[in-house]
Formats: sequence, structure tokens, C-alpha cells
Amino acid sequence: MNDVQVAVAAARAAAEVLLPLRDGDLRDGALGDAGDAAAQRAIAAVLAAHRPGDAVLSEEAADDPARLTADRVWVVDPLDGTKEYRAGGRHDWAVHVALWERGPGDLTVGAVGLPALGEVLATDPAPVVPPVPAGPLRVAVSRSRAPEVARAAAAALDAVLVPLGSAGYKTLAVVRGEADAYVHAGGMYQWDSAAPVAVARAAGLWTSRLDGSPLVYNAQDAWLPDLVVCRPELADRVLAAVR
Ligand SMILES: Nc1ncnc2c1ncn2[C@@H]1O[C@H](COP(=O)(O)O)[C@@H](OP(=O)(O)O)[C@H]1O
Ligand SMILES: [Mg+2]
Repeated sequence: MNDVQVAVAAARAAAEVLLPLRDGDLRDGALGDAGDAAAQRAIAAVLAAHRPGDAVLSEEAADDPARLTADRVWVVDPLDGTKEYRAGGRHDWAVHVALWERGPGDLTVGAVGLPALGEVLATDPAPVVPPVPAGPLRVAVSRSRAPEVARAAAAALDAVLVPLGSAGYKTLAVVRGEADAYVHAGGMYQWDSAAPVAVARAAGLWTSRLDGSPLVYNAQDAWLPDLVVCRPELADRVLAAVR
């Protein structure tokens, strides 16, 4: 298996445990905690079986400082959009598996599972972004904590806001043509954006910090609090609108 196949297999393994758990008897916090733990176990098992020598940075595991000197680091969010997963009946939650490599010093592979839709999008084959539909621009934002900067940017762009859960789902909403941009500020960690950003880049989308600077992964500090993902032809306008 190549690295993309490993990432996709890990995302599928997480989906296979998350879907039956969601449809079982657990509710609320217990369901979210069980989902986080089961998806973490499923992904860790795939990585241990196929890439035992690689380091891992996961939301659901203790941060291993070995990743700071490792050549290959998997950046994992086993269940992104836990709130939406717990809510039941929603499809805006995701599984994130990315690979960071020291040579390029950047993400090289990513897979994002959307279990409720039965889909996994990955860096290879690169997804094809559909053409822009007629109508106002659509800016995806957190449904539970839409940042003021996203509201202001949408107003400046004459855009409508599309509130959704999960950083992975919102990034893929741009890849899949459900939104034209995703703007986030106020807090997030490397695992929330790594795999979605890898997939978005493969699809030819713009990805950066809010100030237009590059997103840096496998930095010591896992905090990576803001993010812009958009169609490349909109990048100048979106970045100007958030400034
Ligand atoms: N202000 C903040 N501080 C820390 N994490 C944040 C955050 N805003 C969003 N996130 C994280 O980013 C992911 C997407 O958030 P949202 O759905 O609100 O857009 C969620 O990940 P998890 O579900 O993995 O915890 C959420 O916890
Ligand atoms: Mg997350």
C-alpha cells in the first residue's frame, strides 16, 4: 500500500466503527467520547500495521515529542465535528488522516472521510472542484461559533454564510462545490485542518492563514488557530475582505 492508500484505509476503518456506534444506544457526551476513542483505536491500528516506524500527532493521543525530529508524521483527527456526530442525523462530521514529511517540510498526503455520506476524498486521485453556480458567493463558517471576521468578510463580499460543523466538512464543502470559501478564526489545532488542507490543495484550492501566510504543520505548538480555504480566483478578494 502506498501512503495515500494507507490514509484512505485508516479513514475507512474509523468510519466503520463510527457509524454503528452513532446508531447504537449511547447519547450525548458518552457518544462523543466513545466515538473519539473508537476512531482513534481504528486509525492507530491501521498506522501501526502499515507504517510502524512513523510518528503520529493525534487529537486523541498524548503528544509524542519524537514527532519533532521524525521524518514522517501522521497528523490525525479521528472525529472532527464531534458535536455534529453526537447530534445524530447530521452529515457534517469527518475523519482526518494526513502525512507530513520532513523533506518538503509540509503535508504530502491526506484523506478526509465523510462517513455519513459514505465518501473519502484524498490527495490522489485529486478531487475535481465543480464549476461555480450562479448566485451570491457562499462562505462556510462554524455553526456553533461563527467568527466575527467571517461575518464581516461575507458582508464585504456580498456573500451568504453557510453554517456547518467540522473543519474537515467545511473544507470539503469548498472542494465539493457546496461553498466557495471557508473562513475560520479564534482557535483550532493542526489536526483540525491538516488532512482537509492537503486534499484542498490537491484539488487546486487556496489554503492559508487569515493573513495570507502559509499554514505550518508539525510545528511544536499544535495550535493553528485560523484558516482560509477558497477557490484560487477568489483568494485576493477573500483575503482583502478578512483584513
Ligand atoms: N475556538 C476554538 N478553539 C479550539 N478549537 C476549535 C475552536 N473553534 C473550532 N475548533 C475545533 O475545530 C473543529 C471544527 O469546529 P467547528 O465545527 O466549530 O467549525 C472542531 O474540532 P473537534 O470536533 O475535533 O473538536 C472544534 O473543536
Ligand atoms: Mg477537530
